[in-house]
Amino acid sequence: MAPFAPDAPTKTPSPPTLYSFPDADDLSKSLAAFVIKAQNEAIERRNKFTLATSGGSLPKMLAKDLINRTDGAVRWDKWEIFFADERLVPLDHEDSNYYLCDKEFFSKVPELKREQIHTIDTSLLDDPEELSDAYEKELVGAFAGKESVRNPVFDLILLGMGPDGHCCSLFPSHPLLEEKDRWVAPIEDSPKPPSKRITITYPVLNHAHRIAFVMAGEGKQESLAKALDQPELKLPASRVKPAPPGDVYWFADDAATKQTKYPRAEFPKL
Ligand SMILES: O=C(O)[C@H](O)[C@@H](O)[C@H](O)[C@H](O)COP(=O)(O)O
Repeated sequence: MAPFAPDAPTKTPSPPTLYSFPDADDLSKSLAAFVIKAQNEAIERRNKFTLATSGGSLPKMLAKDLINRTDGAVRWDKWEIFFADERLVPLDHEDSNYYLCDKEFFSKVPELKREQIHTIDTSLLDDPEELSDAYEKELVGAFAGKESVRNPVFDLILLGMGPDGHCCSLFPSHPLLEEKDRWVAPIEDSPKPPSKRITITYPVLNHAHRIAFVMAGEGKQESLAKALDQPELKLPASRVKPAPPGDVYWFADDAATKQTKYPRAEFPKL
C-alpha cells in the first residue's frame, strides 16, 4: 500500500488535446519533439526526467526518432524509466514489456544504464501481490524525495490503447478502475493475455504532469472515436484525466483518427 493517501483532484481537468499526423513517421517525429520538451522542463524542475511507458506498438514508435540522434537533445543520463504496466513473466520472455522495450529501444541507446530502468522483481513472480507492492516501493523510492509527495507525479506517461479502450492493464468493468489507494496493483484475470500483470492505477495516472496516448493505423479508429467522442462510456482510456496542471494528449495518425469527430489541434513548433 502506498505510504501516502491519494489526493482528490480539486480542479476540473483540461480536455484532451488530439494531434493527428499524416502517417506514423510524422507522428514519431512530433512525439520525439514532445518527449524532448517534457524532458527539458522536467530537468529544469528537478534535474531528472521520470517516464512511464506501456508495451504494445508504442516502444517502436517512441524509439524511432529518439535513438540515433546526433543533436545531443536527449539527456539520457537524466531519464528514469518505469513501466505503466508489466506482464508477470521473466524479463527475457517475449511477453515481457521490458523485453519488448529493450529490443525496440533501450538496447539501441548505449548511454542508458540498466539502473535507470525500473523493472519488476522477477524473484516474486509467484506472488503477484508482493511483486506489485515491491514495484510500488520502487516508485516511492523515486518520488518520495525532498518534496513530500502524496502521489507520484510522473513527468510523462506514455500509453497505448487496446480495441476495448483499455490502457495500462486497466480493463473495462474491472474493479481496478475504482482503485483509489494503491499506486501499483496486481491483476490476475487480464482479458488480454497473459492474465497475470501489474499496472499503475488512476491515482498515478491522474496526477501526472503529462500523459500521451500514442497509436496508429485504422485498427484504432473505432476505439479512438469512442474514447474521445463518447466519454459517457467511461472507457478506461477516457478516465485518464490528470488533475491540473496535468494534461492529456493523443498522438495518432490520420488512419486512426478517421472516425472521431473530436477537434484536432495543430501540433506546435517545438
Ligand atoms: O502490456 C500491454 O498489454 C500494454 O501495455 C497495453 O496496455 C497496450 O498498450 C495496449 O493494449 C495497446 O497495444 P497496441 O499498441 O499493441 O495496440
